[in-house]
Amino acid sequence: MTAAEEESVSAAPSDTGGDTLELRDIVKYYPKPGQGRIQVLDEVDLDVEAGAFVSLLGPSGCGKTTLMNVVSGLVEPNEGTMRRGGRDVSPDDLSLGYIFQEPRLLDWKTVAGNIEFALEARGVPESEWDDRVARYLEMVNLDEEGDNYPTRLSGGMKQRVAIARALAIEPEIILMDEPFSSLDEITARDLREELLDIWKQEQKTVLFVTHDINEAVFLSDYIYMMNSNGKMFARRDVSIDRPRQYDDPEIAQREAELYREFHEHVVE
Ligand SMILES: Nc1ncnc2c1ncn2[C@@H]1O[C@H](COP(=O)(O)OP(=O)(O)OP(=O)(O)O)[C@@H](O)[C@H]1O
Repeated sequence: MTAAEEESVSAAPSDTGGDTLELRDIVKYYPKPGQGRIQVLDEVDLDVEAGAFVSLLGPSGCGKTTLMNVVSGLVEPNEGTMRRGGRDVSPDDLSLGYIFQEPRLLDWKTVAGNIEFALEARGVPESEWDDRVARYLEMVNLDEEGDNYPTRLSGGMKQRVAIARALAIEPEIILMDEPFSSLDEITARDLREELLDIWKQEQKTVLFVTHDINEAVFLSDYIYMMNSNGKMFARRDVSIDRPRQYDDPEIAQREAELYREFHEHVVE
């Protein structure tokens, strides 16, 4: 995806914020050489409640990214609807920020410059840039790094910049596609905790893609489970008090329960 395409995934919010975003009967086919087409999403329903932390969990290649891209508008579904507050909505009606597995920073711009680039693309007045850059870099504990270049940062720091950049445009919904999967587990745990602090403080809605059951249980209010045929076979509440601890036996128990369900539906 080009920078221009990335920028295009966010747009001015409509007046439907505060309601659940409802995807219904989403179907997506991709062309496959020699085989006509393959179905990646099979009549998928998804409810993203305002203010919730929602995860899409499933094995590699099951269609999680495709579904997230339907929300962002990067993928057009063959069938299905997206509704909010009783009305049809398109991705252009949503206020979205996107965080990817790779930070996708511009190496020739400073950390602050990367954030300003996103602000400019969203039409945020230049008079607000300094405040936004300072506020969101501080939020991800990088307030000293604004003048540094991404090439001088660790992987975890780069991902923090990507988070700050997404937050700085002040989106209502943050789409996160396996944002911690390329990091070491120690850094990933730190960032998950920071993300939850920010999510709570800023009252954002998060739609989070992962294939890591432990990560989904640790982070989520509820989890959608997809199988490798592109079907959403369950929605499960996590129902564990926050703040959560990695060594809480309830987390391990919930993880084991979800794993068993996957085994029944995926590993047949
Ligand atoms: N543009 C495309 N054209 C053709 N096939 C595609 C395209 N994008 C994805 N696919 C295929 O669709 C299927 C679902 O891909 P998708 O990236 O949505 O899955 P995923 O669950 O996010 O996988 P992962 O966890 O590995 O990122 C895969 O078989 C993939 O190869």
